[in-house]
Amino acid sequence: MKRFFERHPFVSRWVDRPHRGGKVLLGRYEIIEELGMGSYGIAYKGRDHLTGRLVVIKQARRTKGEDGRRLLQREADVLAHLRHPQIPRLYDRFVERGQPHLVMEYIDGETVEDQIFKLEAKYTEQEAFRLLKKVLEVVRHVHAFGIVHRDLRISNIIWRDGTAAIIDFGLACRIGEPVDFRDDDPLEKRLRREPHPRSDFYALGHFTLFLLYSAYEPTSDEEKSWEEELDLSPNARRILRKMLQLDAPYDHVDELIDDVDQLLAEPIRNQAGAL
Ligand SMILES: Nc1ncnc2c1ncn2[C@@H]1O[C@H](COP(=O)(O)OP(=O)(O)OP(=O)(O)O)[C@@H](O)[C@H]1O
Repeated sequence: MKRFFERHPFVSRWVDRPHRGGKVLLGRYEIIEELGMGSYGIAYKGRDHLTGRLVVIKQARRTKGEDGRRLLQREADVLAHLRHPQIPRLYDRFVERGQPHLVMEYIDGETVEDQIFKLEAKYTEQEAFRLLKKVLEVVRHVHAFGIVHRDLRISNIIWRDGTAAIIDFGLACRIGEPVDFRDDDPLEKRLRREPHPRSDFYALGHFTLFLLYSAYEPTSDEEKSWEEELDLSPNARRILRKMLQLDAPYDHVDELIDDVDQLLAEPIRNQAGAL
């Protein structure tokens, strides 16, 4: 059934029946607008009339059946444990029309994806690693609770007033929790979803490459690897190779933060790559 809905998005939207703008849930949470339909939930910007705060209301998608409900509950459980200014606070959870909903803090800012693709931000090596460091400080808090996020992408990092917030904890799991991989799952999926801190470092390696590529101007049509295309300092290359598990990976976030600190303390290289 899930496959059918994936092939027929119009039918799926009709079955998911997203809430309309202006609707008030539980006599309290007003839907302002739909923010997006994710893989298992529909997110709305809303207003809590009791507190006056802007909130995000997330509803499990009917078409995702039990999986959708389970992932939404999972996100709520994880958010309930984490208390950090750069992680949305869980405010409430409830069931409406048979579908679980959660209410969390609205993070007012731009995703890094929007920064790169809509606002055309360009990151130098130092800027990219400075942003990575901010994300790692939040990740340190998550890992300290024995949790890995497993979905750290440019669309799940929100830039707000000089800080980086992490959202979308639907795939988060406990470190060491058994994970069912299928025999035909690609290596990439295993590396991103492993219940170990290194899966977050792997994802953040790709996140950092996205930032670095924002300032890259191709000089030929020839396909090359990131190591050939990007003009990186030896330290940046070494850190990325470990994050991407091309060399022995980092085991703990503190090792990675130490290396990033060392890179940030280096004299800034000029555009030609010389010191
Ligand atoms: N706490 C939040 N504060 C502000 N915006 C949020 C928050 N949570 C989610 N959003 C925004 O809502 C939209 C939908 O997010 P959601 O995490 O439900 O799905 P997604 O990232 O689009 O897809 P997927 O679930 O497949 O990763 C995104 O644009 C996201 O930036």
